[in-house]
Amino acid sequence: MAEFSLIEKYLSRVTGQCEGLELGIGDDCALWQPPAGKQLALSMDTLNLDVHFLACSPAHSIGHKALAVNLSDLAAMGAQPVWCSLALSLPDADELWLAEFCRGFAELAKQSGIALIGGDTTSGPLSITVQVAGLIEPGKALRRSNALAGDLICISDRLGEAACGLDMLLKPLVTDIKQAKPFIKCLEYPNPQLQLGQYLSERAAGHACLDLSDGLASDLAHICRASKVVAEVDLEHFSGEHLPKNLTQQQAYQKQLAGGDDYQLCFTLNASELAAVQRQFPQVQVIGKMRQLASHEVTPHIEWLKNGQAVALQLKGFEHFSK
Ligand SMILES: Nc1ncnc2c1ncn2[C@@H]1O[C@H](COP(=O)(O)OP(=O)(O)O)[C@@H](O)[C@H]1O
Ligand SMILES: Cc1ncc(C[n+]2csc(CCOP(=O)(O)OP(=O)(O)O)c2C)c(N)n1
Ligand SMILES: [Mg+2]
Repeated sequence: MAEFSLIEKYLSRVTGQCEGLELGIGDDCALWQPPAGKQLALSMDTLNLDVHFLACSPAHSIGHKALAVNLSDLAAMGAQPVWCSLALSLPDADELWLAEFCRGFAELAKQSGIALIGGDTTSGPLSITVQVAGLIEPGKALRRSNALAGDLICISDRLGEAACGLDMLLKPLVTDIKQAKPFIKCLEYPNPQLQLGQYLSERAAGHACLDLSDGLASDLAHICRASKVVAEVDLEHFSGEHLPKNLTQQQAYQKQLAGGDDYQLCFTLNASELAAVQRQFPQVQVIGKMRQLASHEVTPHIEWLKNGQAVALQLKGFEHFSK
């Protein structure tokens, strides 16, 4: 099957509706009328074979994840998803693979109320790029630069399970498949925290926010730099009892703080907002506090604390091109 038949048979059926969409898949451009008084939040992320996913992962999960990691960026700003576009580079016209990919993509699109309005399909190494657009009230987006000294630092749920899932997929011979299943599910089916992000922005409950893709050690440092504050993170919240029992404490820190692929939110808020947020979102945990840079400190950074004492941890989140 060739390009235009693939688009017609698979992609054009994903669609979904969104307000203001005058023309979707099928012409040179989509036509969409933005609603008056709203701001557009735009983001784009790519998934490449052997960089972001393995060939053994089901096509359904790759469709889900390609959209989920993008929705996670909308969640991190507090935006409501409205439309997306999809650029697909495929090594061959594998209809079974494409049907399953589209099913995974379409299920999440429907669940999160986002419409696929266009894209591009080419032959080449397997690679998937999604662009998402969301709507937000002007002034309400949760920026990385809005953390204040004194804010509590929170995460939307536990970390590290997806990174354990990746290890298990990479070492199939030593993996107990029954034990591995929930971890691999976290890796393959991230759950973008859209409701939480929108709650934090609409009620102005959150200050700074981002989604955890590369790992807390790397991502939280972006908030520190953008907001010019120091993050004090208590390691007691990272004992890792939800992770496989054979991990040492150091390995459990590595998975939770630098493993990546979590797609949870990390955000800061005033302590007075915490109880209301946790009533709505009971998985939210406080992991530390922001403080001002001391007079002798020049760079914003993260301090890892154990019983109030600084601990030196050599942690590095995921970074493309770094050896
Ligand atoms: N090739 C590029 N051209 C322009 N901007 C880019 C490019 N790559 C990344 N960016 C921008 O750099 C910032 C950080 O990107 P990234 O780390 O990918 O963010 P995220 O983790 O939210 O996906 C974003 O504002 C993104 O739009
Ligand atoms: C096969 C494979 N190897 C490694 C990883 C781990 N990994 C790859 S990219 C990445 C970080 C997130 O991807 P990136 O392109 O940096 O997304 P962004 O931060 O831009 O949202 C992680 C943790 C993986 N998921 N799959
Ligand atoms: Mg990105």
